[in-house]
Amino acid sequence: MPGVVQHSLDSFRAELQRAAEAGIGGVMLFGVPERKDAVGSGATERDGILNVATRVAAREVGDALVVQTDLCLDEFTDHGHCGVLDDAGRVDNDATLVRYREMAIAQAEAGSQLVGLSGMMDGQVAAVRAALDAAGAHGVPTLAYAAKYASAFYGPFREAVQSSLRGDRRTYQLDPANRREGAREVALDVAEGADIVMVKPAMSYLDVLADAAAASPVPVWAYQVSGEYAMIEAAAANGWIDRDRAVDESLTSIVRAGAEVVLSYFAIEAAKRWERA
Ligand SMILES: NCc1[nH]cc(CCC(=O)O)c1CC(=O)O
Repeated sequence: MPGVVQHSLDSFRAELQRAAEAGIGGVMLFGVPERKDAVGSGATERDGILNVATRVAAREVGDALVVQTDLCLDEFTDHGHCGVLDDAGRVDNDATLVRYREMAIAQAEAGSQLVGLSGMMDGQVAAVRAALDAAGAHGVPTLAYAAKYASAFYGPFREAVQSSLRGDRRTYQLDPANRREGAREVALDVAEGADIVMVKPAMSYLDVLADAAAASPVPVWAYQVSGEYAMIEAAAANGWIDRDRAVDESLTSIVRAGAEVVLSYFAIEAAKRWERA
């Protein structure tokens, strides 16, 4: 897909500079490890690629950008699930929380300034908060992917990170038909101590986003995901849509619905265009 690549550490450094120059708020880092295993060892190893890249980003642009890390096992597990599995092959929620605690500490040590809890395990916010505090990382806030739906719009992301997933994530991500569950998950994550809550995807969930914005005592962010990016890019590549206007309108709609911050693959170009305007 145009504009989507896996970075080496060198091209990553250049991209960080572009992001800092564009004046966006921050970057969210994901890792694509060389080796995967059942427990996602690469996520917690000091020399695992995500932790190495986090150290690079914190050192080089940590003052200009908020360096954020995706805290989830799916890129690192050979089965592709966001957690570890039990003997029956089901995601084991509580065993996964142990791994998330270890991952949070590894990411904080590497210099992450905000951990993005995207795994949708029950109790993940409280578990990670306790682990960070016990490790002395009181200043690292949690971004809770509170209302994360089991969406078809993650397809291009899974391709980009070479996901090993077979099956789906419907036992831990939310049912797209269920609006109230989004609001319930936001309230639960706030009660567990989330510093920010996320709604994901964005454009097909603007009602959920508006609900969260109306009720949440903490900031509400939204994630315009890979499939949302892909739809606009594909239509534009075919000459079927005015690309720049569509990008701006999509971001405007997400802000209008109540997002204080938008994670978007269009961030750098939108920041540049809006600065010129
Ligand atoms: N850790 C899971 C994760 N992290 C980012 C995305 C998708 C983001 C996107 O589509 O842009 C996903 C979703 C998933 O595979 O369930």
